[in-house]
Amino acid sequence: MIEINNVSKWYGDFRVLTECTTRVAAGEVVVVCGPSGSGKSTLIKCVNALEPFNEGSITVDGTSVGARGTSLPKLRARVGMVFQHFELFPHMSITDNLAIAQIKVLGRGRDEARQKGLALLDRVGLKAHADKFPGQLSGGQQQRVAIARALAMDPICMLFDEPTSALDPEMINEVLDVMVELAQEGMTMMCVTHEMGFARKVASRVIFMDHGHIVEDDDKDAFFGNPRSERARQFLDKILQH
Ligand SMILES: Nc1ncnc2c1ncn2[C@@H]1O[C@H](COP(=O)(O)OP(=O)(O)OP(=O)(O)O)[C@@H](O)[C@H]1O
Repeated sequence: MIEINNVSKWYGDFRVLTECTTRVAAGEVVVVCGPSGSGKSTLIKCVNALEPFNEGSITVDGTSVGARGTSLPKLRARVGMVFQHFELFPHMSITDNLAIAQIKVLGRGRDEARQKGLALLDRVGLKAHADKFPGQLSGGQQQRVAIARALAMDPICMLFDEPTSALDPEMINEVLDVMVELAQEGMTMMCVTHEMGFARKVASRVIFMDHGHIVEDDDKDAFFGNPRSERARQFLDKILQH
């Protein structure tokens, strides 16, 4: 489904990604972790062309990311993305936030987009908030709206970039619960997260990045049981202490 082959990227002289290669098969949930600055966000943003890369190739369901002729709005619609900061439009109601890309990118009618949005709001437990504005919702609720908004585009896979790291602790689980449900329903997911409980529960594999390299790409039981590299061991020790 997602194929990342030998991807390298520089910011000026700084090499942020070095020959990263991995695959995410349909239905797999891959958790990407690693120390701050190791290139996790950059890698995941390359997958839906939010960041360009200098070398290598990425394909999503056979469509080449970054190739001439690939329609970025269509690619991004098929690859749902959820960010740390929910990026909802503050001046639009929740319903309109859910409908706008469906109308503008997929060409759906207003009623169809609204119905789809309401069904997804119901799924994330927020139907009662449809007419509110983002500022009237808690961080956890806004993040669940952001997930519903991505799902409204009928994505073939979902990318998550630290979706819970800006949330107060009591709101983290409500977002993780929605992600666990998605994973259990068979959604293909690539998730940058430090939530190792989530990884243990639903990940097929864990990728550990360090200094722009994919240092480990392993079955989750192997990763948690016996990480190969010292850096991954140190990272896990540190993160599991919290
Ligand atoms: N636009 C940019 N210009 C220059 N350097 C950048 C830019 N964006 C990121 N970087 C650098 O690239 C490196 C990787 O950043 P990235 O955000 O991908 O790391 P990360 O592993 O996701 O970190 P974190 O866990 O802190 O979010 C960092 O050293 C960062 O400072």
